[in-house]
Amino acid sequence: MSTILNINNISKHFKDFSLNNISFTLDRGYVMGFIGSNGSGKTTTIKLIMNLLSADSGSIEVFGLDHKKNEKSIKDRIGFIYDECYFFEHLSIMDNANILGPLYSQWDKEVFLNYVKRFELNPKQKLKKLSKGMKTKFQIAFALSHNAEFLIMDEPTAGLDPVFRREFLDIIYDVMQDDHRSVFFSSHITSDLDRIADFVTFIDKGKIIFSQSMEVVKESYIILKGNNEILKSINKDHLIGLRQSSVGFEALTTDKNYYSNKFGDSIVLEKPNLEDLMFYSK
Ligand SMILES: Nc1ncnc2c1ncn2[C@@H]1O[C@H](COP(=O)(O)OP(=O)(O)OP(=O)(O)O)[C@@H](O)[C@H]1O
Repeated sequence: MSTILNINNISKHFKDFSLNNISFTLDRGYVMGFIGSNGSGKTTTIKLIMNLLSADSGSIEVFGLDHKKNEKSIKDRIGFIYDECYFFEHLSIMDNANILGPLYSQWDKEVFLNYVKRFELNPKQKLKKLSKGMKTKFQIAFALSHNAEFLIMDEPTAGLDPVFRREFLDIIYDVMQDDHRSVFFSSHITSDLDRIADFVTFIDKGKIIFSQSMEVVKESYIILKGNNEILKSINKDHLIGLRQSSVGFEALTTDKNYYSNKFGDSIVLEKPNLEDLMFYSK
């Protein structure tokens, strides 16, 4: 199995924010969701991968290659879907494709036209006239038409309606049927990741909280709920994000067995979803 993305001990310091020694990897053939609340460092990380920003320390490899030394050949194999569209806004879909497509070694205009048809885009329409959803579709069509092996997307579903979000997830699902491809995308809409991500990396305040397979994440954590009497006798060292009110407490833990053996039916154990994990881990 080959590693498609290897982020190794990357740090980047801004005046009021730092990414601190972040590391994670993604293997070929998988979808990784990158979650974190506003300002947690998702876009900064993606810009570092794309060499739009330079790290203060650490290294990044894409397709096993140093991302700076091999920038041109790496970008030839990446489809980058970004909020600030880097295409020509005043030109039509087709003009953009005709100008920018041939810059990629594996550009295939026929494939592009098929996607344009499938996504019900009008090739004559200017980009500035497209809705956000249509622009995202255009960017996906473009990326897939130069046979990108790796799609990197920054908040591709932000601001999109639920119908398009579902359609977008179907498109990603289709893309992944070809198992030489990988997808890395950031989102704070965790339900999207619940549907399609194989792996999830959670960043908070510039630090990676976890980077794990979805299965391991869901198996590892449990939400505990109980009354305040029980809380007095609980070892709180193993509780994450403890929240207490006059009626009781809630917290996350990775020590499911310890708590269920010790307190039995007097505590409630619930499986968390990604949103719960983000909430308690903050
Ligand atoms: N060029 C820069 N100079 C200074 N600070 C910056 C710069 N770029 C980003 N930041 C700061 O870094 C922090 C992380 O920003 P980033 O855009 O990476 O977060 P994010 O997780 O993508 O957030 P969101 O979900 O809101 O898009 C923010 O506090 C932001 O103000």
